[in-house]
Amino acid sequence: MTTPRNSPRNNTDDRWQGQQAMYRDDRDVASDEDEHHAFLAGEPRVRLTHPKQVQQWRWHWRWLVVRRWTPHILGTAIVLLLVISLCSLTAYWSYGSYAARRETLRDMLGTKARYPTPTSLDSDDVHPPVVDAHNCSTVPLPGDVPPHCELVHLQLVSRHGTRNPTPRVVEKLAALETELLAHHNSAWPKWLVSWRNPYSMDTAAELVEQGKHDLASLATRDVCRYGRWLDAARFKDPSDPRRGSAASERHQLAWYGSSAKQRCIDSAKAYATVFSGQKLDTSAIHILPELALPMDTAEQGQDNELAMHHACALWEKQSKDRSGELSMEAPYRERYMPMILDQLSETLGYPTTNETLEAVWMACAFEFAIDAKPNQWCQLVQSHTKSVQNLGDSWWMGDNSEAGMSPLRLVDFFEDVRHYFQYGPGHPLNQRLACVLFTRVLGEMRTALRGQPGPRWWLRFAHAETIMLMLNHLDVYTGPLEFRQDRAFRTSRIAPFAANLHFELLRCGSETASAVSRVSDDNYHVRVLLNEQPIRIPGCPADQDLCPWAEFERAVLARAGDCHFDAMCRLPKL
Ligand SMILES: O=P(O)(O)O[C@@H]1[C@@H](OP(=O)(O)O)[C@H](OP(=O)(O)O)[C@@H](O)[C@@H](OP(=O)(O)O)[C@H]1OP(=O)(O)O
Repeated sequence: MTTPRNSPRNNTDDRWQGQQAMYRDDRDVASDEDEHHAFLAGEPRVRLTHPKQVQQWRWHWRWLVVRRWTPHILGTAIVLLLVISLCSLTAYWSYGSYAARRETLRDMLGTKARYPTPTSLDSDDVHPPVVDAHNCSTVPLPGDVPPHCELVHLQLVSRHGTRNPTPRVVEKLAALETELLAHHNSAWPKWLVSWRNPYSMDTAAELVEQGKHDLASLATRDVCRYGRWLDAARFKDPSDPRRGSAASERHQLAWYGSSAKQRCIDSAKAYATVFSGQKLDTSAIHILPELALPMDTAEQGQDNELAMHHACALWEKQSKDRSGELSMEAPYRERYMPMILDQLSETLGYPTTNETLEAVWMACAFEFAIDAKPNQWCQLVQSHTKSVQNLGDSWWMGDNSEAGMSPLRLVDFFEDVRHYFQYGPGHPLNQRLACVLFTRVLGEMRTALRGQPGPRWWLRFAHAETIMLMLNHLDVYTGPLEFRQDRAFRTSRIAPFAANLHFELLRCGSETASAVSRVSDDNYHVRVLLNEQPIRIPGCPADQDLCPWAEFERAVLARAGDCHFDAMCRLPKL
């Protein structure tokens, strides 16, 4: 339809309409379409004589092109936008649910859980980046030192980083492989049909690449968190032969201790390589002798400091008595195990047992811990569980309803029960087993507090049980064990791979003063961090992270007391 020339319309369209009409000759006004096609075919339909007309003609064509192609462009843009948003939503939900699943999965894997470093919580990297100690601004730092305090002395006790399964677990996974081969099912997912136990006895319990990253990243965060004090503690005397770079002097003021297990020695090396800014050979690490079992060789040196349970005959005896553990598990096994095993049997297509379930949990734990991939055993277990009770998101929220049950959650709880009795409040002896270590730690802190010479940074590398026994000694997470997601004694949160305890001896001014005006014992406080998050211990103020030195010393000694380790661990005379 052609608009009559003199129609009074005022919008932009009118303007163009008007302009169109200005130079049209008196032939029938061809439709825009015809003109456009003629233009495309190179047959201009109008004769232009005046420069103004030429310019208007050009604008007209631009307008035509725009008007002709805008709907297509818009349509394409809308389709593209839809496709992009659909892709990003899919990516979000898969990544998001993956990230949510990974964060949830992490909670369900007991002492085989990945360490919750700030960078790895949502990272898809198999190895969370070892952040650059020379560029601390890029390092996310939980647990920074209060601004009115300065670090005088540091005690670190860290579990080794991520490792391969121990021989006990390798055997379980080998048994799982045998069981699967005996019940081969072509309907299984391809990965399950071809799954073989990937772990060997030769490398059992060894630190893996992820484990080195765990400790190097921890060292990086420590260097960044404490750097200003680590580097201020320089050797002042210009003639002192120990003078050198900040990192090398830091290293010379450090004392490294490790249990005799290679995974701990290698973890110490990974940490020290960053902390010292140099490659480190084992000779700089004080390796505490592993006790030569059986117990009658106890006098041949023993590591009652970092592998203290193995240095205690009474502990060895009590750890074999599993009555407490089994009676705590019984009601849950009775209530949940049948339904879980039924579904696992249905998923795998053959009658499965408790051993199958534990092995599947271990297979999931190590595939996630070592390769950060929860897309085989973990997914199989989770997806099969969802089909069991049509679970909503709330199942992870700590309710103990039937709807909240899953194989991961059940085995994770049973693992906590095992550790609760072996290294936690389940046995009274476990409250005192860390007394040698704490006696040493307190002594080293006193030396620093009195300004006496000695290492400033004590860095020890040990086991999950070392961390659990120290927490038990501090009377932390020692409440009754209940099957709740928010239970205090939850090993995935307190003793994951690379779990660590920092004991900071701080000299603090008043909240307002930035520096210390007058030094006295009152200025000294201890801050305790578990996995780099401040924790408060009984015997210290409940409303603040800083514990006055005298109160901390009293709280620790209350349990360490007269630490007669050998007498405490002697087997009762029959
Ligand atoms: O076979 P596991 O993995 O269930 O038991 C390990 C135990 O690991 P965990 O139970 O604390 O995760 C500790 O290993 P880490 O804390 O060093 O990771 C014990 O140190 C380790 O004992 P061992 O290496 O001194 O023999 C347990 O292995 P185990 O199976 O021999 O008991």
